[in-house]
Amino acid sequence: MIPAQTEVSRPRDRSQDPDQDRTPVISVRGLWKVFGPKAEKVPRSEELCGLSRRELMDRAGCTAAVRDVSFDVSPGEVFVVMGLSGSGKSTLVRCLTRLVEPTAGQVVFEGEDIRDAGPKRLRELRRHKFSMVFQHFGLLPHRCVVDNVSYGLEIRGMGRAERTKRALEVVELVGLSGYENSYPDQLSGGMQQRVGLARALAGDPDVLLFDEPFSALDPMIRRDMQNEVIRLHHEVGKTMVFVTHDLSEALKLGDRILIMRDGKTVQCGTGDELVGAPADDYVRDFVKDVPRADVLTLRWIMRPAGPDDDLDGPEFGPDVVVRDATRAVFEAVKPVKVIDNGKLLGVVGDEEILAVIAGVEGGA
Ligand SMILES: Nc1ncnc2c1ncn2[C@@H]1O[C@H](COP(=O)(O)OP(=O)(O)OP(=O)(O)O)[C@@H](O)[C@H]1O
Repeated sequence: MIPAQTEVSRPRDRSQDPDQDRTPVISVRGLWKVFGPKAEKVPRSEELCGLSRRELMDRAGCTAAVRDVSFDVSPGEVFVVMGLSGSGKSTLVRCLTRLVEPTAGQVVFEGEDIRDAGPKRLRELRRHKFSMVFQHFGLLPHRCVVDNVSYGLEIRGMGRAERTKRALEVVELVGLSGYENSYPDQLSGGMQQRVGLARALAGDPDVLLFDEPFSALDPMIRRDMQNEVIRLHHEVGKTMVFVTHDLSEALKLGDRILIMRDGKTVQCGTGDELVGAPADDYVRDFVKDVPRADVLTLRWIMRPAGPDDDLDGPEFGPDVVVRDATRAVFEAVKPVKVIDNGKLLGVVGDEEILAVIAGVEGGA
């Protein structure tokens, strides 16, 4: 069996990286997907747009799975789409590659609106630019691991020797060395999903799209696979869009998280923004059981320095997670200073830390 991976820290938020090219890889504007007759009428009609799910079904026989959603995904970012069952996550992510045809709006990929792409261009984009990992692994049962992984390269017309070499590289990358010649039914669920990951990585796409890839896996295996995604992200640095209904998975993997409800965006932000400043009761309810010290950063709990504060204590950046600063704060005799680019933003003492642990900090 594959050794359990050790816990890996969340990826750094590359969307905030000043050295990173900030041009979005994916830019979605006013995206709609309506299922049903005369679907294209719905986004154009103010009246129909305003109807609830039930009313829209009764009036027009339509379901608006995605309603006027806009967001950008930065290069190297892990962007998570989260929501309850039926909120429109799968439809949204499928619209990005037109596996589901959008009804209205723009999906701009590396500067090109993919809604304008003809069939040939769309095939090219899907083969070379995007890869998708699904919940049901979709492996070919009569092909061994290497041949499953190299299948997409074969479709592209790559010669056998070259594609096998590339497949062996990614098989090793996902920790499946030794299983190259095994068949899918000889592998556990977690290992099959590793094959799915390797297959997605084989073609060196610009963007990896994950649609609830680990939902069918046992919790332990699921955790290993989440760590695997984080490790791969550190190693290959791909832009990722990841769909899940599991908040802890979203917080663990996502640089930013878009929360959907009934096809609409409820909030889009970093994990600490969702936990520190939930947009409404729906988000507040989602995040209420999150261990706050694991998610909130010092910027959420610091207080302004007062005249009585001794300001020669230790320094931390504002994006340090509370849990990681707790010991230093408790050990310091003086308040910890929160400094950004040489500027004092505030201070954190024992009281602020204890308030987070007790869940009673300001802004909660
Ligand atoms: N092909 C379709 N025809 C009609 N309605 C559809 C179709 N696909 C999805 N829907 C509807 O669109 C809405 C959003 O579905 P979607 O599968 O995108 O949600 P989801 O958040 O991914 O849910 P889940 O986590 O259960 O997969 C649901 O009401 C669903 O019934």
